[in-house]
Amino acid sequence: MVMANSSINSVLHQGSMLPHEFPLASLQRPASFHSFSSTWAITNGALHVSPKRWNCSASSCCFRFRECRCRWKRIVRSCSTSEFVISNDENYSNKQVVSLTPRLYDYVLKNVREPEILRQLRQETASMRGSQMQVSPDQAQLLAMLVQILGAERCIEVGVYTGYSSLAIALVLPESGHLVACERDAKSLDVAKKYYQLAGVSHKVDVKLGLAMDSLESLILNGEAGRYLDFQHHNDMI
Ligand SMILES: C[S@@+](CC[C@H](N)C(=O)[O-])C[C@H]1O[C@@H](n2cnc3c(N)ncnc32)[C@H](O)[C@@H]1O
Repeated sequence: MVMANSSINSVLHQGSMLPHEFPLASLQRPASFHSFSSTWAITNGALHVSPKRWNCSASSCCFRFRECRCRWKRIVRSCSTSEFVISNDENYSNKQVVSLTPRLYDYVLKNVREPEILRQLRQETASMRGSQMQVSPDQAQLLAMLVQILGAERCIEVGVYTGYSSLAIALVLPESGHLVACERDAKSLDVAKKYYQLAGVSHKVDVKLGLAMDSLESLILNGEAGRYLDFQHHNDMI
């Protein structure tokens, strides 16, 4: 994946629900880049579904995550016996596209390079309530790769849970990098903080306990407006 703008150095990862009315645009720096919605498309097993038919922007994916998961289950069921799906979308010139079958996804998961500390965090979280919310290893590594490709130095995560995706990001941020980690649940944030510490990245993470909207508003009040790029609301792809 190639990013359109190599000068981008801030990203915003919205891992969760944020009220629609929040002025995310105020934290964004206009730029052209690959939409984060593709992350959802890929990791939700919809590699073969055209963006149009997926018809679900990344932001609405977050807001309507349950709905997307149901749709994902339907997609997997409908394609699991077939290795290929013919896309009718003229954007793909009706080419055959490899579908993400359970077998293929097993292969992806077996081969993803997951740092040991992330594996430990995933194991610790597995028995916790809400563990299905955690991003998968391939999702986290894709996020980390995006951060590296963009050369991101400032990131925001809305919805940290126990910190799997934020830790993946913090691990690849430069020493001077900065991640604002917003989470309303103190208990899960405690786990995240423990792992930032264990991984030696605490100095890069600014943990914000509370409603993300308040945390983001305080960033704006502190003059951070326009310093972050929103993965989810720019759809310029190359
Ligand atoms: C999908 S999980 C995030 C998973 C996380 N990215 C990971 O990889 O483990 C969503 C999280 O967002 C938090 N959350 C939901 N609404 C929130 C809000 N308005 N402000 C702050 N946190 C919120 C929830 O408590 C939950 O932990």
